[in-house]
Amino acid sequence: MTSATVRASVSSELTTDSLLALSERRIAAIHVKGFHDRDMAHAVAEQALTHEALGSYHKELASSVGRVHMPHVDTAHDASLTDTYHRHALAAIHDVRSMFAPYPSPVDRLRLLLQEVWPGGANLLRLNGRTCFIGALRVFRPGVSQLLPHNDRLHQETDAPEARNLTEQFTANVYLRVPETGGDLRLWLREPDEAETERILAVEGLDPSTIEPPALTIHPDAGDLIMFSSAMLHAVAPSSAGPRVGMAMFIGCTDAKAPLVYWS
Ligand SMILES: O=C(O)CCC(=O)C(=O)O
Ligand SMILES: [Fe+2]
Repeated sequence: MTSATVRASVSSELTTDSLLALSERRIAAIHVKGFHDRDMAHAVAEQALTHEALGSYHKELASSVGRVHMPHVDTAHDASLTDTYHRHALAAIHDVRSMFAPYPSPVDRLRLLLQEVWPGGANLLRLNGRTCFIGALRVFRPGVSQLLPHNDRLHQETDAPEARNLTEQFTANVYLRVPETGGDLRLWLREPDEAETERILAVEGLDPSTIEPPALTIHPDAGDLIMFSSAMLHAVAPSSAGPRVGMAMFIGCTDAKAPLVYWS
């Protein structure tokens, strides 16, 4: 698909129609304002900032960003890290859920919604039959963190058979805390070319001066949900105005009749 086929239009609701439109790249994003209660979001963001499982992304240019519990991207084709990821998956899911107790976390609610509205339903991803983690909290520190233009594709992270047939991958972020200025989400509405893909795989980001300006820029508010194709280039701008905390999951798609799969 080329950028010319993806319109910069955004749906404000998560429905069967908007999800199908996103999967066919007829729209650029789904942006649901106020998906989660802001006060609760703020309180959980505070917990994330000092959480004992807060570490950094492993790849060079993403390492400015913190995350609570290990996401799949950090297994890096390493057997021992992959084993650690799967062994801790369930305890990590339960730990993040407990941060929102007695209410469901936004990722738990999103899991149910996807199961209800996607024609083929939706399930937690297993890789080589082993349970994946879901519900990573991402911490962007003021003046330090940003994500350069990159994309995210599961088949580049694993040889597991369950990852082989995914035709599209979305990312869904629920923002828990967002600075007044900065921290914008930038979308290019195109996939990287081969040379860009190689660079992204090596260091997890492109020099923004080597590509065109983004097709769409969104400043999320705390409580918002935004979903878009993670196969296409996207970035997060830096901010000096305060921490930016989001809860993130990926969603893999084959066709409308097959269940979606989700993980972090
Ligand atoms: O935090 C965001 O707005 C998006 C981060 C990102 O790169 C992703 O969700 O894949
Ligand atoms: Fe990403």
